[in-house]
Amino acid sequence: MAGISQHGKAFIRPKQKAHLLVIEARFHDDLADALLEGATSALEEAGATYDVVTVPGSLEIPAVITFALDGASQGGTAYDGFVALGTIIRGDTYHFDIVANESSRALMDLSVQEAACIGNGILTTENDAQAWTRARRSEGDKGGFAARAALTMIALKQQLGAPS
Ligand SMILES: Nc1c(NC[C@H](O)[C@H](O)[C@H](O)CO)[nH]c(=O)[nH]c1=O
Ligand SMILES: CC(=O)[C@@H](O)COP(=O)(O)O
Repeated sequence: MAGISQHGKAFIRPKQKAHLLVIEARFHDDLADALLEGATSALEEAGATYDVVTVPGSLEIPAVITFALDGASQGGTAYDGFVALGTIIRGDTYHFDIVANESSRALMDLSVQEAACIGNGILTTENDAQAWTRARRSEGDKGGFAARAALTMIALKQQLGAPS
């Protein structure tokens, strides 16, 4: 596989300590472990704190972000950002396209319409091998990438003066 760049120069960190919600889909359990390890390591390295919520599949991830945003408006925990983790591996039917496209669409809707700072670490692959290459912290580390992307969005939101 072509090397996966970590795009280090694109990442910045929030000035204040950030608190994030990691939402992990466990449809593929071992891959979920790898993605979570990458994401939590990146958050810890950045000095951020986090909670983790587990859902069955990637289609459930966006609704959890909505629950959290609604919860915050009712006095619950106000998360600075969100990290979405999951793996969608193509099967024999159209289901792959539904799960891949709709989870991504809903995350983009939340990013743009709700100004939610989201790192999308949902893999969409043709097979297990592609997924592992991307999930392993020692290789693609897409969980870590998504966490660093979420932190970058939190920093940019603060920098541009958007209400938190
Ligand atoms: N096939 C995959 C799924 N499918 C499950 C859905 O995400 C969802 O949980 C179900 O339709 C119930 O609402 N999810 C993944 O994350 N990865 C897959 O490969
Ligand atoms: C996401 C998928 O495509 C997969 O888990 C479902 O497989 P299939 O399309 O063979 O039912």
